[in-house]
Amino acid sequence: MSAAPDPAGEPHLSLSGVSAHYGAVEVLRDISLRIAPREAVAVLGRNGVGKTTLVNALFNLGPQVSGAIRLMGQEVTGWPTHRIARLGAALVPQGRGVFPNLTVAENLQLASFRNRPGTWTLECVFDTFPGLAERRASFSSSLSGGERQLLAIGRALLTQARLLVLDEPSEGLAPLMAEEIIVEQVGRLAKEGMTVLLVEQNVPLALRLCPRAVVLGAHEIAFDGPSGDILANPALLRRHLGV
Ligand SMILES: Nc1ncnc2c1ncn2[C@@H]1O[C@H](COP(=O)(O)OP(=O)(O)OP(=O)(O)O)[C@@H](O)[C@H]1O
Repeated sequence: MSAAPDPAGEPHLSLSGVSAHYGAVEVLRDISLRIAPREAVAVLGRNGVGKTTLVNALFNLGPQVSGAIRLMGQEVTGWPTHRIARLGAALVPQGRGVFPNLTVAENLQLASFRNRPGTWTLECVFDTFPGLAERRASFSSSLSGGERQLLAIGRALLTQARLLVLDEPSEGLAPLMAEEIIVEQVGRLAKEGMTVLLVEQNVPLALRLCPRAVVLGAHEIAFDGPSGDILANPALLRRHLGV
């Protein structure tokens, strides 16, 4: 399933001078960032530096935000989350957020609110993740961590996302499973045209998927550039990634 074409030159996501805080606690200050269609960008940084806050700011899920956030060419700052989703951004949240007492198929059906010809359907998701098809009648509570992660990704696809935002998808997964899901499965979606923003603690894994990385330091972007440049920068790795 390929992504729809975009107007030339328009980033899928752009942040201009975005600051985010929780009451008196300032987390992000004056962040600017542009993500082009079909880019895969990793967001890295130490624990507590504000990676999830950045994601939550994009989706208007909690922090107070100033500055401008544009999605698919439209300014969305302050929009309710469901309107942001309808523009084509989907969040695979930390912890996956699937409903344990619903089956795999039911979890997916809840998300498939805009099926049209040429868009993601339940059967497309099952074709893409055959392991999920085999478990379609199982309760989500009985799935492995990897299956639950694929279900969360499948649910995001069914919202007809063109920008997929994943918050720490490797958390709680065995290394081989994390590799399979993030590098292989999300990598396949990226090759087919999905724009990906990947928040990760696992630096090597994130850099295998994403050619570009953004490193958050205290409040600000400490680095934004080719992933290969991070591995060649021991001071950056030590200071901001604890590697
Ligand atoms: N709802 C909230 N209210 C107040 N402070 C918060 C809230 N959520 C997060 N914070 C604070 O904001 C800062 C950034 O947290 P955030 O979860 O964005 O970091 P993170 O980089 O995603 O961390 P991790 O890698 O551990 O998930 C932390 O100091 C955290 O305590």
